[in-house]
Amino acid sequence: MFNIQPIAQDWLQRALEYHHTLTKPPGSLGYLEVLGCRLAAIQQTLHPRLGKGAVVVCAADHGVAAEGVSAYPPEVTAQMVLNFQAGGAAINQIARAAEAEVWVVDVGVKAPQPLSPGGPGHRVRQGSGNIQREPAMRQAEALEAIQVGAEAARAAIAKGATMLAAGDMGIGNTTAAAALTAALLGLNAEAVTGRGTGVDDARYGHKLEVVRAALARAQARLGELSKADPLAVLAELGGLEIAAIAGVFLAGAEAGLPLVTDGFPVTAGALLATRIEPRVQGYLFAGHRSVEPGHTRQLEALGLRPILELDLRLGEGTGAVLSFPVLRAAAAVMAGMATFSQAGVSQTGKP
Ligand SMILES: O=C(O)c1ccc[n+]([C@@H]2O[C@H](COP(=O)([O-])O)[C@@H](O)[C@H]2O)c1
Ligand SMILES: Cc1cc2nc[nH]c2cc1C
Repeated sequence: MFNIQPIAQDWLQRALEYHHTLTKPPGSLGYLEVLGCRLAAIQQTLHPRLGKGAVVVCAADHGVAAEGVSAYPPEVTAQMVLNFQAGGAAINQIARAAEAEVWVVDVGVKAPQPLSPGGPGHRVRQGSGNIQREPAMRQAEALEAIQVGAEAARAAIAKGATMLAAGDMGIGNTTAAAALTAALLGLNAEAVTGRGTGVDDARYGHKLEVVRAALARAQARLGELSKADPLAVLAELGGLEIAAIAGVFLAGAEAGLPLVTDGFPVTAGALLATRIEPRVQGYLFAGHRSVEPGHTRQLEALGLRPILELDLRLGEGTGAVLSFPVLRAAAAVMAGMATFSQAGVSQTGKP
Protein backbone atom coordinates (compact mmCIF):
# COMPACT_ATOMS: atom_id res chain seq x y z
CA MET A 1 0.00 0.00 0.00
CA PHE A 2 2.90 2.36 0.83
CA ASN A 3 6.47 2.12 -0.45
CA ILE A 4 8.69 2.89 2.54
CA GLN A 5 12.48 2.61 2.52
CA PRO A 6 14.23 1.24 5.62
CA ILE A 7 16.43 3.65 7.61
CA ALA A 8 20.13 3.31 6.66
CA GLN A 9 21.77 1.73 9.75
CA ASP A 10 25.29 2.56 8.48
CA TRP A 11 24.39 6.26 8.48
CA LEU A 12 23.39 6.02 12.14
CA GLN A 13 26.87 4.74 13.01
CA ARG A 14 28.64 7.31 10.81
CA ALA A 15 26.56 10.11 12.33
CA LEU A 16 27.47 9.04 15.86
CA GLU A 17 31.19 8.98 15.01
CA TYR A 18 30.89 12.43 13.41
CA HIS A 19 29.01 13.80 16.44
CA HIS A 20 32.00 12.85 18.58
CA THR A 21 34.31 15.04 16.45
CA LEU A 22 32.24 18.20 17.19
CA THR A 23 33.51 20.78 19.69
CA LYS A 24 31.93 19.44 22.89
CA PRO A 25 32.67 16.51 25.17
CA PRO A 26 31.19 13.44 23.45
CA GLY A 27 27.67 12.79 24.75
CA SER A 28 27.41 16.19 26.44
CA LEU A 29 24.36 17.11 24.39
CA GLY A 30 22.65 14.00 25.70
CA TYR A 31 19.53 12.87 23.91
CA LEU A 32 19.88 15.76 21.43
CA GLU A 33 22.77 13.80 19.94
CA VAL A 34 20.59 10.72 19.44
CA LEU A 35 17.94 12.87 17.76
CA GLY A 36 20.56 14.48 15.50
CA CYS A 37 21.99 11.10 14.49
CA ARG A 38 18.54 9.74 13.69
CA LEU A 39 17.79 12.82 11.55
CA ALA A 40 21.15 12.36 9.81
CA ALA A 41 20.32 8.74 9.03
CA ILE A 42 16.85 9.63 7.73
CA GLN A 43 18.35 12.28 5.42
CA GLN A 44 21.53 10.23 4.73
CA THR A 45 23.83 13.14 5.44
CA LEU A 46 26.10 14.27 8.30
CA HIS A 47 24.58 17.75 7.94
CA PRO A 48 20.82 17.25 8.36
CA ARG A 49 18.61 20.28 7.86
CA LEU A 50 15.01 20.82 8.89
CA GLY A 51 12.99 23.46 7.11
CA LYS A 52 9.29 24.09 7.45
CA GLY A 53 7.26 21.94 9.86
CA ALA A 54 3.59 21.09 9.43
CA VAL A 55 0.90 19.46 11.53
CA VAL A 56 -2.07 17.65 9.99
CA VAL A 57 -4.94 17.81 12.49
CA CYS A 58 -7.46 15.06 11.79
CA ALA A 59 -10.95 15.41 13.25
CA ALA A 60 -13.81 12.95 13.65
CA ASP A 61 -16.68 12.06 15.94
CA HIS A 62 -17.17 8.87 17.91
CA GLY A 63 -20.47 7.01 18.34
CA VAL A 64 -19.21 5.86 21.72
CA ALA A 65 -19.42 9.46 23.00
CA ALA A 66 -23.16 8.71 23.45
CA GLU A 67 -22.16 6.43 26.36
CA GLY A 68 -21.05 9.42 28.47
CA VAL A 69 -17.31 8.64 28.36
CA SER A 70 -16.10 12.24 27.95
CA ALA A 71 -16.28 15.35 30.13
CA TYR A 72 -17.56 17.28 27.09
CA PRO A 73 -20.48 16.87 24.65
CA PRO A 74 -19.84 15.55 21.11
CA GLU A 75 -20.72 18.85 19.40
CA VAL A 76 -17.39 20.21 20.72
CA THR A 77 -15.60 18.31 17.92
CA ALA A 78 -17.23 20.38 15.17
CA GLN A 79 -16.98 23.58 17.22
CA MET A 80 -13.25 23.07 17.75
CA VAL A 81 -12.66 22.38 14.03
CA LEU A 82 -14.16 25.80 13.33
CA ASN A 83 -11.91 27.24 16.06
CA PHE A 84 -8.84 25.65 14.39
CA GLN A 85 -9.86 27.24 11.11
CA ALA A 86 -10.32 30.64 12.77
CA GLY A 87 -6.88 30.38 14.41
CA GLY A 88 -8.20 30.45 17.98
CA ALA A 89 -7.08 27.07 19.30
CA ALA A 90 -3.96 26.16 21.26
CA ILE A 91 -2.47 24.40 18.24
CA ASN A 92 -2.73 27.56 16.14
CA GLN A 93 -0.72 29.61 18.65
CA ILE A 94 1.82 26.87 19.36
CA ALA A 95 2.29 26.35 15.62
CA ARG A 96 2.73 30.08 15.16
CA ALA A 97 5.41 30.10 17.88
CA ALA A 98 7.15 27.12 16.25
CA GLU A 99 6.72 28.55 12.73
CA ALA A 100 4.73 25.50 11.62
CA GLU A 101 1.75 25.22 9.30
CA VAL A 102 -1.59 23.78 10.45
CA TRP A 103 -3.68 21.62 8.11
CA VAL A 104 -7.18 20.67 9.30
CA VAL A 105 -8.99 17.62 7.92
CA ASP A 106 -12.61 16.69 8.66
CA VAL A 107 -12.40 12.94 8.01
CA GLY A 108 -15.53 12.09 10.01
CA VAL A 109 -17.13 14.90 11.99
CA LYS A 110 -20.84 14.60 12.73
CA ALA A 111 -22.20 17.83 11.31
CA PRO A 112 -24.55 18.57 8.41
CA GLN A 113 -21.85 19.94 6.11
CA PRO A 114 -18.21 18.83 5.71
CA LEU A 115 -16.03 21.24 7.70
CA SER A 116 -12.93 21.19 5.49
CA PRO A 117 -14.35 21.58 1.97
CA GLY A 118 -11.75 22.30 -0.68
CA GLY A 119 -8.92 21.17 1.63
CA PRO A 120 -6.99 17.98 1.10
CA GLY A 121 -8.98 14.92 2.12
CA HIS A 122 -12.69 14.51 2.66
CA ARG A 123 -15.22 13.25 5.18
CA VAL A 124 -15.63 9.46 4.97
CA ARG A 125 -18.77 9.30 7.15
CA GLN A 126 -20.42 11.29 9.93
CA GLY A 127 -18.81 9.78 12.99
CA SER A 128 -17.89 6.20 13.78
CA GLY A 129 -20.18 3.51 15.21
CA ASN A 130 -20.57 3.09 18.96
CA ILE A 131 -17.75 0.60 19.57
CA GLN A 132 -19.42 -0.78 22.70
CA ARG A 133 -22.21 -2.15 20.51
CA GLU A 134 -21.05 -2.20 16.88
CA PRO A 135 -18.00 -1.87 14.63
CA ALA A 136 -16.55 1.63 14.36
CA MET A 137 -16.63 1.43 10.56
CA ARG A 138 -16.42 -0.93 7.61
CA GLN A 139 -12.93 -2.00 6.51
CA ALA A 140 -13.40 -0.12 3.23
CA GLU A 141 -14.09 3.03 5.27
CA ALA A 142 -10.99 2.43 7.40
CA LEU A 143 -8.89 2.17 4.23
CA GLU A 144 -10.51 5.29 2.81
CA ALA A 145 -9.80 7.23 6.03
CA ILE A 146 -6.14 6.12 5.90
CA GLN A 147 -5.97 7.44 2.34
CA VAL A 148 -7.54 10.75 3.43
CA GLY A 149 -4.74 11.26 5.96
CA ALA A 150 -2.13 10.24 3.39
CA GLU A 151 -3.54 12.72 0.88
CA ALA A 152 -3.39 15.55 3.45
CA ALA A 153 0.20 14.65 4.33
CA ARG A 154 1.17 14.68 0.66
CA ALA A 155 -0.46 18.10 0.24
CA ALA A 156 1.54 19.48 3.20
CA ILE A 157 4.75 17.96 1.79
CA ALA A 158 4.01 19.41 -1.67
CA LYS A 159 3.78 22.84 0.01
CA GLY A 160 7.26 22.43 1.47
CA ALA A 161 6.92 20.63 4.80
CA THR A 162 10.17 18.90 5.77
CA MET A 163 9.00 17.62 9.15
CA LEU A 164 5.50 16.33 9.77
CA ALA A 165 3.33 15.92 12.86
CA ALA A 166 -0.21 14.67 13.27
CA GLY A 167 -2.85 16.12 15.57
CA ASP A 168 -6.28 14.89 16.59
CA MET A 169 -9.68 16.27 17.56
CA GLY A 170 -12.57 14.02 18.49
CA ILE A 171 -14.71 13.95 21.61
CA GLY A 172 -14.63 10.33 22.84
CA ASN A 173 -11.39 9.47 21.08
CA THR A 174 -9.45 8.51 24.21
CA THR A 175 -11.98 5.67 24.61
CA ALA A 176 -11.33 4.49 21.04
CA ALA A 177 -7.56 4.95 21.50
CA ALA A 178 -7.70 2.91 24.73
CA ALA A 179 -9.59 0.05 23.07
CA LEU A 180 -7.27 0.08 20.04
CA THR A 181 -4.11 0.23 22.15
CA ALA A 182 -5.26 -2.58 24.45
CA ALA A 183 -6.13 -4.68 21.38
CA LEU A 184 -2.88 -4.07 19.49
CA LEU A 185 -0.62 -4.48 22.52
CA GLY A 186 -2.52 -7.30 24.25
CA LEU A 187 -3.18 -5.21 27.38
CA ASN A 188 -6.24 -4.95 29.61
CA ALA A 189 -8.55 -1.93 29.84
CA GLU A 190 -7.08 -0.70 33.16
CA ALA A 191 -3.59 -0.35 31.70
CA VAL A 192 -4.67 2.01 28.93
CA THR A 193 -7.75 3.90 30.14
CA GLY A 194 -7.24 7.41 31.46
CA ARG A 195 -9.38 10.42 32.21
CA GLY A 196 -9.26 12.00 28.74
CA THR A 197 -10.70 15.52 28.87
CA GLY A 198 -11.01 15.10 32.67
CA VAL A 199 -13.83 12.71 33.61
CA ASP A 200 -14.76 12.34 37.29
CA ASP A 201 -14.51 9.04 39.18
CA ALA A 202 -18.03 7.90 38.25
CA ARG A 203 -17.51 8.54 34.55
CA TYR A 204 -14.06 6.99 34.70
CA GLY A 205 -15.53 3.76 36.11
CA HIS A 206 -18.11 3.74 33.34
CA LYS A 207 -15.45 4.46 30.69
CA LEU A 208 -13.50 1.41 31.91
CA GLU A 209 -16.62 -0.75 31.51
CA VAL A 210 -17.17 0.62 28.00
CA VAL A 211 -13.57 -0.15 26.97
CA ARG A 212 -13.90 -3.68 28.41
CA ALA A 213 -17.18 -4.23 26.56
CA ALA A 214 -15.75 -2.95 23.27
CA LEU A 215 -12.74 -5.26 23.62
CA ALA A 216 -14.96 -8.27 24.42
CA ARG A 217 -17.18 -7.50 21.43
CA ALA A 218 -14.20 -7.16 19.07
CA GLN A 219 -12.57 -10.29 20.43
CA ALA A 220 -15.75 -12.29 19.85
CA ARG A 221 -15.54 -11.28 16.18
CA LEU A 222 -11.78 -11.40 15.54
CA GLY A 223 -10.33 -13.81 18.12
CA GLU A 224 -7.13 -12.85 19.95
CA LEU A 225 -6.89 -9.16 19.14
CA SER A 226 -3.09 -8.72 19.36
CA LYS A 227 -2.77 -11.32 16.57
CA ALA A 228 -5.63 -10.04 14.40
CA ASP A 229 -5.23 -8.08 11.16
CA PRO A 230 -4.59 -4.41 12.20
CA LEU A 231 -7.08 -3.15 9.61
CA ALA A 232 -9.78 -5.41 11.06
CA VAL A 233 -8.95 -4.14 14.58
CA LEU A 234 -9.10 -0.56 13.31
CA ALA A 235 -12.51 -1.15 11.72
CA GLU A 236 -13.86 -2.68 14.96
CA LEU A 237 -12.48 -0.21 17.50
CA GLY A 238 -10.99 2.74 15.72
CA GLY A 239 -11.87 6.25 15.03
CA LEU A 240 -11.84 7.79 11.59
CA GLU A 241 -9.28 10.42 12.67
CA ILE A 242 -7.04 7.70 14.16
CA ALA A 243 -7.15 5.91 10.78
CA ALA A 244 -6.33 9.16 8.98
CA ILE A 245 -3.42 9.79 11.38
CA ALA A 246 -2.04 6.35 10.48
CA GLY A 247 -2.27 7.53 6.87
CA VAL A 248 -0.37 10.75 7.67
CA PHE A 249 2.49 8.70 9.12
CA LEU A 250 2.45 6.13 6.31
CA ALA A 251 2.63 8.81 3.60
CA GLY A 252 5.20 10.81 5.60
CA ALA A 253 7.44 7.75 5.90
CA GLU A 254 7.00 7.07 2.19
CA ALA A 255 8.30 10.62 1.58
CA GLY A 256 11.24 9.94 3.92
CA LEU A 257 10.43 12.73 6.39
CA PRO A 258 10.92 12.83 10.16
CA LEU A 259 7.50 12.24 11.74
CA VAL A 260 6.49 13.50 15.15
CA THR A 261 3.86 11.91 17.38
CA ASP A 262 1.64 13.80 19.79
CA GLY A 263 -0.40 12.27 22.64
CA PHE A 264 -2.52 9.19 23.17
CA PRO A 265 -4.92 9.26 20.16
CA VAL A 266 -2.18 10.30 17.71
CA THR A 267 0.19 7.62 18.97
CA ALA A 268 -2.60 5.05 18.51
CA GLY A 269 -2.49 6.10 14.85
CA ALA A 270 1.31 5.76 14.82
CA LEU A 271 1.07 2.28 16.36
CA LEU A 272 -1.42 1.26 13.70
CA ALA A 273 0.83 2.63 10.95
CA THR A 274 3.73 0.51 12.22
CA ARG A 275 1.48 -2.55 12.32
CA ILE A 276 0.51 -1.91 8.70
CA GLU A 277 4.11 -1.13 7.62
CA PRO A 278 6.82 -1.74 10.28
CA ARG A 279 9.34 0.47 8.44
CA VAL A 280 7.38 3.56 9.62
CA GLN A 281 9.02 3.10 13.03
CA GLY A 282 12.41 4.36 11.83
CA TYR A 283 10.93 7.78 10.95
CA LEU A 284 9.02 8.35 14.22
CA PHE A 285 9.96 10.82 16.97
CA ALA A 286 7.86 11.16 20.13
CA GLY A 287 7.14 14.86 20.65
CA HIS A 288 6.02 14.47 24.25
CA ARG A 289 4.62 12.13 26.90
CA SER A 290 0.94 12.70 27.63
CA VAL A 291 -0.46 12.15 31.12
CA GLU A 292 -2.73 9.42 29.67
CA PRO A 293 -1.42 6.14 31.15
CA GLY A 294 -1.84 4.28 27.85
CA HIS A 295 0.47 6.72 26.11
CA THR A 296 3.49 5.42 28.05
CA ARG A 297 2.58 1.88 27.01
CA GLN A 298 2.41 2.97 23.37
CA LEU A 299 5.79 4.74 23.56
CA GLU A 300 7.35 1.65 25.14
CA ALA A 301 5.94 -0.54 22.38
CA LEU A 302 7.30 1.84 19.74
CA GLY A 303 10.69 2.12 21.48
CA LEU A 304 10.41 5.91 21.58
CA ARG A 305 11.68 8.29 24.26
CA PRO A 306 9.53 11.42 24.48
CA ILE A 307 11.33 14.70 23.74
CA LEU A 308 9.20 16.74 26.18
CA GLU A 309 7.31 15.97 29.37
CA LEU A 310 5.05 18.92 30.11
CA ASP A 311 2.00 17.11 31.58
CA LEU A 312 -0.02 17.92 28.46
CA ARG A 313 -3.32 16.16 27.73
CA LEU A 314 -4.82 18.34 25.05
CA GLY A 315 -4.14 16.66 21.73
CA GLU A 316 -4.52 18.74 18.52
CA GLY A 317 -0.83 18.05 17.80
CA THR A 318 0.27 20.53 20.50
CA GLY A 319 2.94 18.35 22.13
CA ALA A 320 4.30 17.30 18.75
CA VAL A 321 4.69 20.84 17.44
CA LEU A 322 6.20 22.02 20.74
CA SER A 323 9.08 19.60 20.11
CA PHE A 324 9.83 20.96 16.61
CA PRO A 325 12.40 23.54 17.85
CA VAL A 326 14.27 20.78 19.72
CA LEU A 327 14.43 18.64 16.57
CA ARG A 328 15.47 21.65 14.54
CA ALA A 329 18.26 22.36 17.03
CA ALA A 330 19.40 18.71 16.93
CA ALA A 331 19.81 19.04 13.16
CA ALA A 332 21.43 22.50 13.36
CA VAL A 333 24.07 21.25 15.81
CA MET A 334 25.17 18.58 13.35
CA ALA A 335 24.91 20.80 10.30
CA GLY A 336 26.71 23.82 11.72
CA MET A 337 29.03 23.00 14.61
CA ALA A 338 32.78 23.06 14.03
CA THR A 339 34.85 19.94 14.60
CA PHE A 340 37.77 19.99 17.06
CA SER A 341 40.26 20.13 14.19
CA GLN A 342 38.35 22.85 12.27
CA ALA A 343 38.18 25.09 15.34
CA GLY A 344 41.66 24.25 16.65
CA VAL A 345 40.26 23.10 19.99
CA SER A 346 42.29 20.53 21.92
CA GLN A 347 40.49 17.23 21.98
CA THR A 348 41.87 15.33 24.99
CA GLY A 349 42.42 16.10 28.64
CA LYS A 350 46.21 16.09 28.10
CA PRO A 351 47.89 19.40 29.10
O1 LIG B 1 -3.33 13.80 23.37
C1 LIG B 1 -3.69 13.31 24.44
O2 LIG B 1 -3.00 12.54 25.09
C2 LIG B 1 -5.10 13.64 24.92
C3 LIG B 1 -5.46 13.30 26.21
C4 LIG B 1 -6.73 13.65 26.63
C5 LIG B 1 -7.62 14.31 25.77
N1 LIG B 1 -7.24 14.62 24.52
C6 LIG B 1 -8.18 15.33 23.60
O3 LIG B 1 -9.46 15.36 24.17
C7 LIG B 1 -10.42 14.74 23.33
C8 LIG B 1 -10.68 13.33 23.80
O4 LIG B 1 -10.98 13.28 25.18
P1 LIG B 1 -12.28 12.45 25.62
O5 LIG B 1 -12.36 12.65 27.10
O6 LIG B 1 -13.44 13.10 24.91
O7 LIG B 1 -12.07 11.05 25.19
C9 LIG B 1 -9.79 14.69 21.96
O8 LIG B 1 -10.21 15.81 21.23
C10 LIG B 1 -8.30 14.68 22.23
O9 LIG B 1 -7.61 15.45 21.27
C11 LIG B 1 -5.99 14.31 24.10
C1 LIG C 1 -12.27 22.57 24.43
C2 LIG C 1 -11.58 21.33 23.94
C3 LIG C 1 -10.49 21.46 23.08
C4 LIG C 1 -9.86 20.28 22.62
N1 LIG C 1 -8.81 20.07 21.80
C5 LIG C 1 -8.60 18.78 21.68
N2 LIG C 1 -9.51 18.16 22.42
C6 LIG C 1 -10.29 19.04 23.00
C7 LIG C 1 -11.38 18.90 23.86
C8 LIG C 1 -12.03 20.06 24.34
C9 LIG C 1 -13.19 19.91 25.29
